[in-house]
Amino acid sequence: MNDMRLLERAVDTQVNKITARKVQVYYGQNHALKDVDVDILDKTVTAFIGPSGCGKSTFLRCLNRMNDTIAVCRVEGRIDLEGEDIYDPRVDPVQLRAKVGMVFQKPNPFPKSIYDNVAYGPKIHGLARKKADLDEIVESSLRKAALWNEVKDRLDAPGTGLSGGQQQRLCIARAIATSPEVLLMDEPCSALDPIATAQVEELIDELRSQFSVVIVTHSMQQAARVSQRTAFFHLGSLVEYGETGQIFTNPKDPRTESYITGRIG
Ligand SMILES: Nc1ncnc2c1ncn2[C@@H]1O[C@H](COP(=O)(O)OP(=O)(O)OP(=O)(O)O)[C@@H](O)[C@H]1O
Repeated sequence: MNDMRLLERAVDTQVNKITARKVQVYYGQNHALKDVDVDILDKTVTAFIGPSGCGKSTFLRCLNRMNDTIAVCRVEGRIDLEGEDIYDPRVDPVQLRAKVGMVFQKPNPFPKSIYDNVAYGPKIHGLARKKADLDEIVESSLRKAALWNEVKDRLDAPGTGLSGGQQQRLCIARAIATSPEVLLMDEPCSALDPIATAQVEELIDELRSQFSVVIVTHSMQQAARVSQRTAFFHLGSLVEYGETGQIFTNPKDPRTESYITGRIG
């Protein structure tokens, strides 16, 4: 970790956005996540790190019930978003996912125009009463995703025709168009080149003034660059969670130290 620059980045708030308690996840007989307790702070970037298969993506998917779509998956425990149990049967997962948006590893724009990619969510959630409102949401989302200047003259062009980095920023614009409270990102830069990665990382830093951002990453350098909080997972358990600077410079658990120094992983 010698080449990593750990910047002093203050956490602006101590307000919890998401509280997870005793979360267990099973895929059939496989007990993939064990007893995870975590508080995700508002207006903060939280990174989930750990070796392959340790359960980072599984836990991320618990936070907006994406695991509901996996037939063999069972989630136990409690996860609250602003004090409300997101697994309450009265919660509509589609509404939940508008509040807790997600960006995936591989950019996955819809086979639609750039405009329609961003307008889709606000339309289905009834967030715009008239076309002018929708235009405004599309423009502001593309601006927040740092893509507006590159696409403003070709909003009718297909989203799939953009470069990989632009497509990922389009997916971020799509996710933020419903004004989510939390943005989940599952290795959002793994398919991107270093320039596009830097742009997305810069964007993540800007987005945290408005949202709580949770990012799964295999890159410890990336976790150190973008996050204020880091959670280290190992073999289905949350081993250590704290301020990113502390996790990388002064880990308390020997497993965290082994991982960040490259001895496990
Ligand atoms: N859809 C699924 N069906 C069955 N088992 C799954 C599924 N997704 C994940 N698992 C299992 O859950 C465990 C945790 O996997 P998960 O993908 O959450 O780990 P991860 O830390 O995100 O890994 P990676 O860094 O490789 O993406 C693994 O044992 C994996 O095989």
